Amino acid sequence: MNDTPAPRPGFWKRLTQGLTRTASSLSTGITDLFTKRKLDAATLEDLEDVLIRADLGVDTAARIAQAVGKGRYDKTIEPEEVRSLVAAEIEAVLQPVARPLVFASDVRPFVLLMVGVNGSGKTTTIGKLASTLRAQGKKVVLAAGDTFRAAAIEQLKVWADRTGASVVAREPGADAAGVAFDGLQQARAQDADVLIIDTAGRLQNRAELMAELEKIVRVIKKQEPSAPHAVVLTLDATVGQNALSQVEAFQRVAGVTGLVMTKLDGTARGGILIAIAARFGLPVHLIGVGEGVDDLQPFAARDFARAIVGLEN
Ligand SMILES: Nc1nc2c(ncn2[C@@H]2O[C@H](COP(=O)(O)OP(=O)(O)OP(=O)(O)O)[C@@H](O)[C@H]2O)c(=O)[nH]1
Repeated sequence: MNDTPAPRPGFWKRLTQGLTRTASSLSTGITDLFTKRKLDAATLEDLEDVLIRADLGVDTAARIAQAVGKGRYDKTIEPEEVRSLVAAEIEAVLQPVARPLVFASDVRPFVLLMVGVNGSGKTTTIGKLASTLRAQGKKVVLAAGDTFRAAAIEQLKVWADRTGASVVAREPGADAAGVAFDGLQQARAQDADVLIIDTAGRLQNRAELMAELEKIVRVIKKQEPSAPHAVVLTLDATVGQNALSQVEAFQRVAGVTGLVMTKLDGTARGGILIAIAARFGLPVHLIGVGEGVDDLQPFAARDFARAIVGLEN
């Protein structure tokens, strides 16, 4: 069952608007390089630099430049054609990871653990998923496991009200693993389809906070060894290369099964998504290109690859 369908019509416009900064840097870079110049080792090296500046990562940038050069040395090539070639290479990297989040219907409740540093878009993602699931008639329980901030608990309650999900919360400062435990009990008692557990934003280098996350996973597993059935990490694209170490750290502690990348509109280095796809091969479920919940949409490899180099759909 596919719970995150294709991006809504109209998302192309939001996507291209959101990716404007990265796209104009890539597009201008490519146009400047290939206007009235032959393709040779020097131009390809410069192309590699343009791609690295957009945060695609050194290896991916080198691979793409090499692919563009193949069989085209000493020929003049239109910038538009280079953009198409680059888009095709990017699409090839992204295609295998563009995977919707699937809530398997043969597990009840399906337990989704949401992790990520503060402000990376966890709450927005939970709201989006809860409303999508509710629109499909699913019974959803939200567990307010970010017990560090009273505001986070309140925000989750607002989403529960808005979507008709139920919410399990304790007072601020309570044990987060306890909330996860209550959440699973409640979800079982209500025969809910899906339990979504929010967690506190934590920096990947804070050992005690990461230990707490480990405890949450342990407590869930004790009750239901197959859970959590999905662990989704939200990443803020504006942190650039730091996103790579976030993936590594959360992967180690909580076994990340998929990613959501937000704030691609706030950076000229949106290529970080491509670097992460190439490095980890983890499914990318949703991307965010603006503040609103409608700006968070299923990730489509081809659209992203074309939009990021400034090509038409
Ligand atoms: N520009 C932009 N803003 C976004 C995007 N996604 C989320 N935001 C904003 O980023 C802020 C943080 O998002 P939240 O969903 O509250 O993030 P969180 O990880 O739950 O954060 P905490 O509650 O602080 O832990 C909010 O103001 C969102 O509106 C995006 O794709 N683009």
